[in-house]
Amino acid sequence: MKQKSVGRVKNKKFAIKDDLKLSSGKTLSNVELSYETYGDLNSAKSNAILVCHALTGDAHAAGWHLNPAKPGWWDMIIGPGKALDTDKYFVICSNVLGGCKGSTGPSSINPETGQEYALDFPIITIEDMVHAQKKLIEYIGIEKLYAVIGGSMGGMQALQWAVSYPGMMEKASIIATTARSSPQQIAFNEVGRQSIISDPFWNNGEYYGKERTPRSGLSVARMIGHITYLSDESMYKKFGRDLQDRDELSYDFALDFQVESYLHHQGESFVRRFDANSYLYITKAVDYFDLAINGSLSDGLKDIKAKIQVIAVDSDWLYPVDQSKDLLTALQTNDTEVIYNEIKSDYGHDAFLLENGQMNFVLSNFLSENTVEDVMRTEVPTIPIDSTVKEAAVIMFDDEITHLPVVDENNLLFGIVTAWDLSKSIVEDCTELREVMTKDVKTCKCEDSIEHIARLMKKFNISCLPVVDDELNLEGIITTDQISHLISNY
Ligand SMILES: CC(=O)SCCNC(=O)CCNC(=O)[C@H](O)C(C)(C)COP(=O)(O)OP(=O)(O)OC[C@H]1O[C@@H](n2cnc3c(N)ncnc32)[C@H](O)[C@@H]1OP(=O)(O)O
Ligand SMILES: N[C@@H](CCO)C(=O)O
Repeated sequence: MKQKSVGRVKNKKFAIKDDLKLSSGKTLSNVELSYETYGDLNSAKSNAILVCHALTGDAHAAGWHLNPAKPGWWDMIIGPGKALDTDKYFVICSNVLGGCKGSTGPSSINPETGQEYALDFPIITIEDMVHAQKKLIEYIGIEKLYAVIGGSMGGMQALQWAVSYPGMMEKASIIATTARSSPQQIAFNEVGRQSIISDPFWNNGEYYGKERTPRSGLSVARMIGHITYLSDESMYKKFGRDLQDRDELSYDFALDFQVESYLHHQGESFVRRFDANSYLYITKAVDYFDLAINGSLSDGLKDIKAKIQVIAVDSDWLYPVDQSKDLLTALQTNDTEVIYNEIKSDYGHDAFLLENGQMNFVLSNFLSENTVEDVMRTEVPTIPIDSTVKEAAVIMFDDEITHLPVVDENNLLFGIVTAWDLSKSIVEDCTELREVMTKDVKTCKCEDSIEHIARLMKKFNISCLPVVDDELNLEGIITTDQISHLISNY
């Protein structure tokens, strides 16, 4: 299906009626969440997917507001024909509690003082963010989400959802994240926070409405953060050691290298879209995230009922693959239904925002559970068992195929002849098909998942599987080409 944008979208507001009880024991009143939705909720209210955003994301995940050239941050994933197919699913994304893109955060007005909260805003946790989102989901009238999905800090929220509200979702996809912030992750966040706090214009958080704000501190915090979202490889590819707007080294402290200029640009554009206090509060929430706090990780995840997908990025050194594998192991220990996918990418952590084909493929398989039946070829040339090698070669040549199922008179699969078998027949001077064909054929069923058969093909290094029923009746074939086609549709 051709992929389209969800088009122009509107931001909405939801006000939580009751006070929100926080993990710290404090409460927050008059909480508002900014959110967007894409697609339609079905009458059974069973097709809703909640997307949770990463550290500096917002509710605007797909489509566009004023400028079609500036789509939402996960436009590659959400829309008709994409993994989060809006012809099928009703997708919701809200800005987190503590954020600065329409949801209540430190830059919001404190109803008690009529001034911005600044540091009067209470410390919040990932659990608090999820608690607020649950109120939104209830307000929309959804009892059970089809899925909760998120990358990075969004993955923490999705995992927290699965732990805190196990009966409220069928599936959860946990991308490029961890179940427990590591010392290194906390360390990077603390350097970012100190950069803000030591900016004289931060002024103990009281900078709203002032002429000078902690631009420099926030910009440096983003520069540090941004380095961790890339990989050494991607930096080499983007910039190498190339100089920026000069032919020679400056021999002073001006910007020499392209990578420096790039980081400055990232810092400056971030300052235009983000609030420094929100950065402090949200990074703190990330640092506090620890689902193993009461013992082992498997203990922390024991209540999960949803089917889980864990996605890691091989070049992600901020949330390395090992942390996703720890999560996987803990879930497997609990006998939770879980699948693991690894994105192969040079991009580093931000690959979940960039790897269009792979991300769509693994998400769409998990969500739609694409089966062999969805992609197999059913009009398959076959050859009877008593044929000659030459007859097989003619069919394969005419039909431009490299695999030809061999069947008996009742269409029961007997074997398969491949281009390799034809070569063998010449070397071994065989003329009868039964002498060269492969008899021990690996097969699959219509209902097998694409995931499963892709693994099977890799394991046995084969590029084609006949599809059979329980009686070995041939129903079609599936090839690696068809699977590649499925991926390249994204
Ligand atoms: C849920 C969420 O996560 S939402 C938040 C996600 N969004 C962000 O994190 C925004 C900032 N992050 C990024 O830009 C991320 O790297 C991505 C993943 C979103 C985009 O990655 P890419 O498409 O690879 O873009 P890239 O990292 O190359 O940056 C391109 C920008 O750098 C600028 N740039 C590139 N080279 C240079 C240079 N030598 N000097 C100065 N600027 C440069 C480009 O002009 C472009 O600027 P623009 O974004 O203002 O148009
Ligand atoms: N680059 C993304 C991912 C960070 O985890 C963001 O800024 O939110």
